[in-house]
Amino acid sequence: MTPAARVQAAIEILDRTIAGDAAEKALTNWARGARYAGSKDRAAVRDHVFDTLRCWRSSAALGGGETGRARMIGLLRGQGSDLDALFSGQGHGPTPIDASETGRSPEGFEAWDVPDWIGERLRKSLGEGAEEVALALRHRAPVFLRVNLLKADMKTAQARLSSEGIETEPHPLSPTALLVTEGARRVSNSEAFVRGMVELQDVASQAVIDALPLENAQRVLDYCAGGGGKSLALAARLQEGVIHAHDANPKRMSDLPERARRAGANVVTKTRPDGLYDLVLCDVPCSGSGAWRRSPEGKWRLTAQELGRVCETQAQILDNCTKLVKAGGVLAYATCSVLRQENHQQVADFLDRHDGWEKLQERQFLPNDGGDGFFVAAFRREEPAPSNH
Ligand SMILES: C[S@@+](CC[C@H](N)C(=O)[O-])C[C@H]1O[C@@H](n2cnc3c(N)ncnc32)[C@H](O)[C@@H]1O
Repeated sequence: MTPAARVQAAIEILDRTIAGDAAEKALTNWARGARYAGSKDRAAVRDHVFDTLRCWRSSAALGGGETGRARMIGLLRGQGSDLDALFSGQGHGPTPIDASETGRSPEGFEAWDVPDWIGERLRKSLGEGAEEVALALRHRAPVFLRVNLLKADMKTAQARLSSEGIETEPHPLSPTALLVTEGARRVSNSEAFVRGMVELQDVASQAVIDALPLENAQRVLDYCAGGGGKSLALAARLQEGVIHAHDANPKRMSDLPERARRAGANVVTKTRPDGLYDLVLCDVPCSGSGAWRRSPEGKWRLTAQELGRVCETQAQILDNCTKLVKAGGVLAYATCSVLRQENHQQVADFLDRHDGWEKLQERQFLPNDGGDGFFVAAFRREEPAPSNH
C-alpha cells in the first residue's frame, strides 16, 4: 500500500468508529477484507487510527470537522506531514483537500485532548502538573518488558533479546524493567518471551509491585488478578510462598495457569480467597486514565456517573478485603489512574471508615515519569494489643 492508501484506510476505519464500532473491531474487519495489506501496512494504518483517537479533539479543530477525513487531515497537519502528497487523489489515496478544510488551532482543553470535565478533574487532581500529564497522554506509550528473575538476570535477558533483533535499555523506575528501543513488534514471537525470560509489562506496573512490602510474606492474594500480570510479578519477587490469584470474573484468568507455567511462577488461581493472607493486593477496576495512551477510546467514553460507580466498587473491594488480611499483614491498593477521586481520596476515605489500619505509603506515578499513570497505597493491619491475663 502507498502512504496515501494507508491514510484512506485509516479514514474509513475512523468513520466506522464514529458510527459506533470499537476501533479494534473496525481494524480487524478492515484487515479481513484487505488481503493485499502486509504487516507493515496494517501497523501503519493502526498507528494512524490510534494516533487520531489520542488526539481526537485537537485533530477535529485542526482538520475543520468531525469526520474521519477531517480528523485525519487535522492529525497529519499537526504532525507537519506533506498533505498535498497524501491527499493527491492518485491511486487509492484520498481526494485533494479543498478550501473548506482549513481548520484552526485547538484551544484550552481541546489542545490537552481531553473532554472539558476531565480537564477540570485533572486540574483538581494534579494542579500545575495537569497539563503535562494530559499532553503526555496524547503520545504513543513506549513498550516495556519485565525481566522475570525466576528465569534470567537483566544482562542475560538483554543479550538474548539483542540476538533476536530486539534492543533494550534499563529504566530507572524499576530494577526489572527494560525499555524496548528497537524491534518491539518481534517481542511476542521471540525465544526470550516464549521461554518466560521476559513479560510485556509497563514499567510503572512493575514499580507498583516493587513498592509492596513483601519481606516475610508467605501467603499473598492478588484479589483482582485479571490476566495475571501483577500475580506473575509478585511471584518473581516472592522468594518462597505462593500467590493466590482471584478475580470476580474468573474467565479473565483463563490464560494465567499457562503464563505461570512458562514463567516458572508459583501462582494458583482461586475462585474464592482461601483463609487469611500476609498481603492482599487490590488492583481495582478504574477509569484507566493513566493508560489512555494505550486505550485512548476510554478517554472519550468515560462519564462522571461511570467514574462515580467505579469509585463505589473500589471502596467495596477494599472493605471486603479487610477481612482477608492477617493481623500485622498488609492491604495494598492500586489503580492505573491519575485521578485523585480514585487514589488519594480513596485512601483518606478508607482510613476514615476503618480503625486499626496504619497507612504505610502512597505513591502516584505519572505518564511523564515514563510509564503509565499508576497509583499504589499500602495499609498495615495493626496487631491486637497483648492481653494482661
Ligand atoms: C485493573 S484490572 C486487573 C489487572 C491485573 N491485575 C493485571 O495486572 O493484569 C481489574 C480486575 O478486577 C476485576 N474485578 C472487578 N470487580 C471486582 C470485584 N468486585 N472483585 C474482584 N475482582 C473484580 C475485573 O474483572 C478485572 O479483571
